[in-house]
Amino acid sequence: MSSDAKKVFKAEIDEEEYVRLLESKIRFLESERDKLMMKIRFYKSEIEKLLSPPLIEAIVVNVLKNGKVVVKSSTGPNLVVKVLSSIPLEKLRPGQHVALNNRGSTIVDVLPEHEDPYVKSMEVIDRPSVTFEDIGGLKEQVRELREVVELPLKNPELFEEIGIEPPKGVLLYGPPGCGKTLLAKAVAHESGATFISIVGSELVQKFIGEGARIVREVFQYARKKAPAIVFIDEIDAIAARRLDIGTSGEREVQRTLMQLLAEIDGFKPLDKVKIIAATNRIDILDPAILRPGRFDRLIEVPLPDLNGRYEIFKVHTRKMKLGRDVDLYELARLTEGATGAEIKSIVTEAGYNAIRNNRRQVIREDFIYAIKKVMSKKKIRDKNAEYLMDRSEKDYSRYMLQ
Ligand SMILES: Nc1ncnc2c1ncn2[C@@H]1O[C@H](COP(=O)(O)OP(=O)(O)OP(=O)(O)O)[C@@H](O)[C@H]1O
Repeated sequence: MSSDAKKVFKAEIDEEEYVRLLESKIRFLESERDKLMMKIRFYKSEIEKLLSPPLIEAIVVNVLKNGKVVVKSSTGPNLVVKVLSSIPLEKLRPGQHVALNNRGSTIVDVLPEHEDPYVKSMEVIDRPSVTFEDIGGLKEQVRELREVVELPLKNPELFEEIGIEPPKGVLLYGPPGCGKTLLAKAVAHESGATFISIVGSELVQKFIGEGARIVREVFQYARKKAPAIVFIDEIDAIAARRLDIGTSGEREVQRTLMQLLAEIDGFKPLDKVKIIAATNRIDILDPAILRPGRFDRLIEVPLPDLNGRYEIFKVHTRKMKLGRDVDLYELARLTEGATGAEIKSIVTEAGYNAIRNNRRQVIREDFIYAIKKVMSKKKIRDKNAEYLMDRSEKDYSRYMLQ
């Protein structure tokens, strides 16, 4: 090939390559454009979401024959609303959460099931597994609870015949960890009742602004699940004597208490819902709550005495392989002042110590080690509690002097 022909050939090759290069660049730019278009669509939809007015949440109450629906709106009253034609009416069963347009006139969406704070605020056990056998000591408390809670739930006709009214509410009081919750669960078990438990301090600290509604809905639920026991732990958090109801937090607590009293007053003594409350601070309770027809039966759950501690050791070592040198009475003597919860941790700690020492049974030495460990921690805790209590008493007196 002549040198001129070679030049023409090379120019053609360069041109073809150049065209290929440009084509691949076009393909690359097209794919970039597609990606950017996708991004634009995404951001446009985000902007639309941000700019669209909020919807109103509501709960379906009833579907009417004319295709309209009665809903309970979260903002207050019941409303009769239309339904967007794309939503099948079969989806709108009573209790279904839906979204209304911002004018509140039409159901525009069916919402997925979601947990209401009131559901999160309570523990529900269909029938607790705890029985009276799991309680050490407290025989008198068990007898009284059976009489005022279990018997009216199981045999209301006995009370009707004789013509006496059992209490609607029972208040268990005493130091923490001595079996109040245990007693309430066991009586629910023996009565075949649903156990619904809420914690006073959570109502006012964790579910702020929702306390009164939660109380109302918990009792509604209890009526549905009857026979039921509503257990309110730390009731002092909502039912303490108020020094000042000026702040919004205090007003909220007051509203929650008012709702609770209204619920209790709304029951009849022989209704199949009983209320058991627990507190470590009976001394600060508002007398309104202890009036007849409310929590008018008070049951003290004190620190266990020597025999109580022995019984509690017996309960918690029931499934344990014990060495021959273990004397539960001696352990009870060595644990003066211990609560039931502390005895339980002594037993667990002793078990751990046996495992650590490759023993197949738990011997006296394990218990002595565990008692020292748990009781010395207890001393530090009690000192702190004493100090805090002392301080709060001082704050109280200072307030009263002002
Ligand atoms: N009398 C008891 N017999 C057997 N175990 C007990 C007894 N008292 C307490 N316990 C043990 O301690 C644990 C805590 O007790 P419980 O929750 O009933 O105490 P409480 O009085 O309700 O305390 P709090 O005021 O802290 O709620 C129980 O789960 C149980 O293992």
